[in-house]
Amino acid sequence: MSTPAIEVSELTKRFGERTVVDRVSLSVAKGEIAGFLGPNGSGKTTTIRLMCGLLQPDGGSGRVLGHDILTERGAIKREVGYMTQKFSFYEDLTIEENLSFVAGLYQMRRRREVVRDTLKDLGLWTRRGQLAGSLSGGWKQRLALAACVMHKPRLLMLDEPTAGVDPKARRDFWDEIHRLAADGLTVLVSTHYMDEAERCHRINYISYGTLVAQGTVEEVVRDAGLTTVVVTGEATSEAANKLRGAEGVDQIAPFGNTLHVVGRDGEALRRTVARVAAETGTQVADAETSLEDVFIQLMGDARDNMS
Ligand SMILES: Nc1ncnc2c1ncn2[C@@H]1O[C@H](COP(=O)(O)OP(=O)(O)OP(=O)(O)O)[C@@H](O)[C@H]1O
Repeated sequence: MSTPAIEVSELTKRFGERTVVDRVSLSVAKGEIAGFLGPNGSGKTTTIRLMCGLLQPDGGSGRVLGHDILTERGAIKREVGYMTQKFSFYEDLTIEENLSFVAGLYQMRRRREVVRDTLKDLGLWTRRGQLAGSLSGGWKQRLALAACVMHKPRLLMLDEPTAGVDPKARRDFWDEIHRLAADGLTVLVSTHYMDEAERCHRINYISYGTLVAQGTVEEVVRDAGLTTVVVTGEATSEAANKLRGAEGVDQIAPFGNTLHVVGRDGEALRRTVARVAAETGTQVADAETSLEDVFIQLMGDARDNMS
C-alpha cells in the first residue's frame, strides 16, 4: 500500500484554556475523498488548518503528503490547495483577471497558459470575461475551486465549500470533486450536508474536538448500532407524544405523515413502539438507519458528555 496523503496522530490544539482539537488521529489514502463532519464549532476548521501547515499544534505529530507537519510546513503549504469558508475575490475583476491575480501572487511561471488551462478544466472558459461580483453562488464556488487548484496541488482541503449553494450547483461541484479525485488528487472536505457525506469514500465525524466516528458510510451506520422503525397511520402525532422520552426511544422525527423512531436499545425500542402503536392504532415497520440518524445520536451523546 502506498503512503497515505494524510497521516496524523493525536493532534491537539488549545486556544487559551480551551482544548479545541483533542488528540485527533486521521488517515486519508491518496486519491480518497474524505468527509469531515461535525456540529458547528467542533474543531473542523482548526484541524484542517493544522494539517495545512497554517497552525502549529500543541501536541501530536504526523505527515501530510510525506512532509512533517511540525517541521515542513512550508512544503505542505505549497502542495495543498485550501479553500476557506470565506473565500474572497475582487468583485470588479473578471473571472480571468481574478485567476491571473492569484497566479501572480504565487509567482507562477507561464501564467497566461496556466490560467487558460484552469479556465478550461473547470468549465469557466466561456464565462472568463464575466465580473466575479455578478456570479451566482455556484459559479463563485467554482471560481474559488479554480483558484485553489491552479498551482496543481496534490491535496485539496475544502472547508464547507458548498454552504448556501443550491442543490444543482452542489451536485455539479461534487461531480467536479470526483473528477479531480479520479485524476489522483486527494480531497478532504468538511460539510454539514448528509447527501455530500454520502458522496465521500470515507467520513470522519468530530465532536467537541474529539473524533468519534470514522469509516465508510456503511461502517459508520453499522458501528452506531442503532435500531430504526417507522410509525404510520392517522394518529402519528398522538404516538409521537407518547413516545417522547419513553423507554428505548432516543430520537423521534416526523417525515411527512410518518414518524422515524430511533434507539440504541433495539429490544426496548420495539417493545415501547409496539405498545404505543396498539394504544394509538398506528402501524410499525422496520426501517434502515440513516447517516443523519447516526449524526443526531452522536450530537446528543456529545451534549450528554458535556453536561
Ligand atoms: N483563533 C482562535 N482563537 C480562539 N478560539 C478559536 C480560534 N479559532 C477557533 N476558535 C474556537 O475553536 C472552536 C472550534 O472552531 P472551528 O472553527 O475549528 O470549528 P468548526 O468545526 O470548523 O465549526 P463550523 O462548523 O462552525 O465551521 C470554536 O469554539 C471556535 O470559537
